[in-house]
Amino acid sequence: MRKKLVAGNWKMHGSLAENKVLLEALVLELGQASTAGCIVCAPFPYLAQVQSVLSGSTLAWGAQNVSNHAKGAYTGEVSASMLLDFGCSYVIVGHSERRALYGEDDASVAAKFAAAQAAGLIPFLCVGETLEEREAGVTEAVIGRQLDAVLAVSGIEGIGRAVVAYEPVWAIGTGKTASPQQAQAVHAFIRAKLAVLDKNVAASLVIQYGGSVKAANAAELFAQPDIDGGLIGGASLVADEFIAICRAAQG
Ligand SMILES: O=C(CO)COP(=O)(O)O
Repeated sequence: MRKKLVAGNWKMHGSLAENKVLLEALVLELGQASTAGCIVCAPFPYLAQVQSVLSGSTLAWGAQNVSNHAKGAYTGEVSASMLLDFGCSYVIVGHSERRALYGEDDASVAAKFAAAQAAGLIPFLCVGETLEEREAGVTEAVIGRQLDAVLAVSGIEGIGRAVVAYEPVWAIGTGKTASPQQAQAVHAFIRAKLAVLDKNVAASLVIQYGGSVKAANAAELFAQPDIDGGLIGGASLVADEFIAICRAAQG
């Protein structure tokens, strides 16, 4: 049985004061042994604060981006080993906002994925199609290409040590969630594609759904056979919403 994982992607939100209230609520409500599987991905400057509040709880944490380089003259970049210094277990790579707004292509996403794993982090590999791509009927081709870029560098073995997050770009921050059936169809496609390479990896891979997940729709999405939790944006900033979504993943 795959364990469901729910991760909050705070994006560029938060302040020391706001984070303290949110994190303390999460520890109080979710930080018990029985409620593992909840992760917070915070902006870099707040990782020390997240580490200090979440240490000793069952909540894990991570970052939203990482350099493809291990160290060196790369002004403004943050390496995977730096994230480990702040207790991160996870890092998001290939989020559609980074692909669309910061020019990250499939090759750079694959390089970041490999750098994260080389240091011991678990990547959340985000894949997903735009509305134009969906309407043009190329959803599977786009996601296949995004997966192939990572497979070419890290192999199916690398994918087996990661989490995949299917995030249709048209559903992110729009309030337009993919229907459970639409999401399930893509999740099943991802699992079937990877099963051709390794049945065991495909069967045990956690594939999250992301895009306007809320407390109100989480249970229905997570009930789909190939949806193993979620990557949550806006709703992860609201303690009651995120707590309810984490509970929905626990069944
Ligand atoms: O991009 C997302 C998570 O990475 C989803 O964002 P929203 O939940 O705000 O739609």
